[in-house]
Amino acid sequence: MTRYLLAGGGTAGHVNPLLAVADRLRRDDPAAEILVLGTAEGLEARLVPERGYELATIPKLPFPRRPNAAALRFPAEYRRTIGTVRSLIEQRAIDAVVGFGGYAAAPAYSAARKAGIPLVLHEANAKPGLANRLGARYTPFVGVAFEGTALPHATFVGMPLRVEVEELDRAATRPEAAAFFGLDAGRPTILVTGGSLGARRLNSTIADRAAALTGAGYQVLHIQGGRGELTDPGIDGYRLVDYCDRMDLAFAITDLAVARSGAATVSEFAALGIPAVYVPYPVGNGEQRFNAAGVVAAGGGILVDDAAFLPGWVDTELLPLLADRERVTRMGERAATAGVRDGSDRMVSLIRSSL
Ligand SMILES: CC(=O)N[C@H]1[C@@H](OP(=O)(O)OP(=O)(O)OC[C@H]2O[C@@H](n3ccc(=O)[nH]c3=O)[C@H](O)[C@@H]2O)O[C@H](CO)[C@@H](O)[C@@H]1O
Repeated sequence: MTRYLLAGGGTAGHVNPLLAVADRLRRDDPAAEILVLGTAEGLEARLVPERGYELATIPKLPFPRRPNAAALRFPAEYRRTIGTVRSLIEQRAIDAVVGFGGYAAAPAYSAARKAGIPLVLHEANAKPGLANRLGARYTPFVGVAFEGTALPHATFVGMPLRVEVEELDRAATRPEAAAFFGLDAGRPTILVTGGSLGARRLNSTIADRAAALTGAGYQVLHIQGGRGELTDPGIDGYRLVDYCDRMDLAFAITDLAVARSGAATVSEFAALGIPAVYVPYPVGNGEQRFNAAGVVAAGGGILVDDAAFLPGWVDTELLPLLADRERVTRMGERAATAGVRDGSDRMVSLIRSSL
């Protein structure tokens, strides 16, 4: 029996590939023991137990980026956290640590190294995060979701997709999806999603032009995300949802998406051949622009700056695109050429090769 510690979290973009790998490890070996390491603040605190896995938490310790009191406390707190994870590895007789980046991952990488057990990483973003840049120096087993991600020992595996996304037959599921969201299966549909936390810019611009979009013959499924800042205007063919737990069904009814280019979102759209207008999150380390670069170069999407994604852009660019149904269909076909559906299998193979 193999015992795994899967570390990572923060937003769903990190949690979902972790869950996809957990499910695949368990499906291939029902006796495998899986323990997830995260923080109490991240989305993992809800999503991991809901999926039937045990979650152990450690404190969220951001790397200090400026010299202040927290920066002075950091080294001792960080060492203590590594010690906590090391004890967990010993108590639970963990055989391998698999990390997905983020706050909970970095101390797990150091603990795995100290414990002398295999360490395997997955980097979701085209531009790697800090934890994985550190961790990749400790192990030759580094899976990446996008070709060309600059990390030592990078092996392209694609994004591990949850089984309900990986195996989705969009056309066959469309009627069920329409019923689930109260939409019409026969009408073309735009999905709006700002990732797991929502995106204020997408929300305000789409809310402003909702009537124009439905007036163009489309339905709009608008997932506004965590903040819940919008109230439903009650327009026919427009559905407002806060957080969506059935993205598989949302994807089944989507003809065109308007979205942030988080690593998981881009990978899911490409794998399923969903064309998209990508509006990268302009903050962070700029990784979202890189995430969308491949699928946009393949002709499967359009990139728009956050600052330019205004109601006027919808009128001058999006409405003409919506009117050209053939162009939308072609974009979807091209998106599929950049997609990978077997990321979970490939990542699990990499994990097995480390044991
Ligand atoms: C603001 C921020 O820091 N964003 C980062 C974060 O975004 P975030 O977590 O938003 O990004 P992703 O697009 O990667 O992932 C979102 C995931 O949540 C799912 N989903 C989304 C909405 C919803 O209502 N329900 C739902 O299940 C999507 O299907 C997808 O699997 O992590 C990503 C992956 O490391 C990074 O690329 C992003 O830059």
